[in-house]
Amino acid sequence: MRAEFQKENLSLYFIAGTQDCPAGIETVLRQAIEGGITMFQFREKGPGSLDSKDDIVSLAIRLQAICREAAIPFIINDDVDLAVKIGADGVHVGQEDEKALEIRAKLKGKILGVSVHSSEEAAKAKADGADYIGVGPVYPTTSKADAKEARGTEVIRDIRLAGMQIPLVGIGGITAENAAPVFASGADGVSVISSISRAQDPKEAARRFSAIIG
Ligand SMILES: Cc1ncc(COP(=O)(O)OP(=O)(O)O)c(N)n1
Ligand SMILES: Cc1ncsc1CCOP(=O)(O)O
Ligand SMILES: [Mg+2]
Repeated sequence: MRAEFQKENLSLYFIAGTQDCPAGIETVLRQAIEGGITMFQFREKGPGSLDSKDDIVSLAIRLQAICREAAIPFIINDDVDLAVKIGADGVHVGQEDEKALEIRAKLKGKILGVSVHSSEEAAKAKADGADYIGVGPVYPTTSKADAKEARGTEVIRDIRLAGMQIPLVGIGGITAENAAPVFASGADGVSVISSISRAQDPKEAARRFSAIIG
């Protein structure tokens, strides 16, 4: 599966869990797909998320089927065991999660995304075998309680100025209105939760990004 991953998959990378979708996550995901999202990450985390492991597994399987039908990669946040169990297309981990190098050894042929906050962390993620990196928060976010301070596009520019060409997605507070500078600074895509998951019309919300995506 990793061979099939291309940086174009990052163009409009939607992330959500139950807690982010007042209209219901399956409905929201289907509408976001109709609106043109290019990849999906299941991130069941924080206030309002499911407690039961069984419920999480069965929801993950249902969401995976929706993504499969639409031929977009289905990524699991944090939980490598869940990704292995259901045969997800990949995982996304941060600096405080299971180490990328160990996951790379376990998940041969799968997509591995790593969150970074500096060009040094980006270089390490690349050396550890990441397929792409997530950089942020670019703008303030209300979707992650323990998010670091927003740094605009500074870190994305630093990574590109350091000559790193790894596929890169910006994340944090991104909307169709403020996404252009994220692409202009060198990102291959934008990763969004609330601007799609909490929109009155998630399909239209996703569509509105298409004008900015190159
Ligand atoms: C695409 C993308 N980028 C960054 C993150 C954040 O990961 P992390 O820092 O591990 O925080 P949590 O999402 O686990 O709370 C992400 N999930 N996806
Ligand atoms: C998971 C994550 N990592 C950094 S910011 C963030 C949340 C992004 O959500 P939103 O698009 O609603 O700001
Ligand atoms: Mg994490």
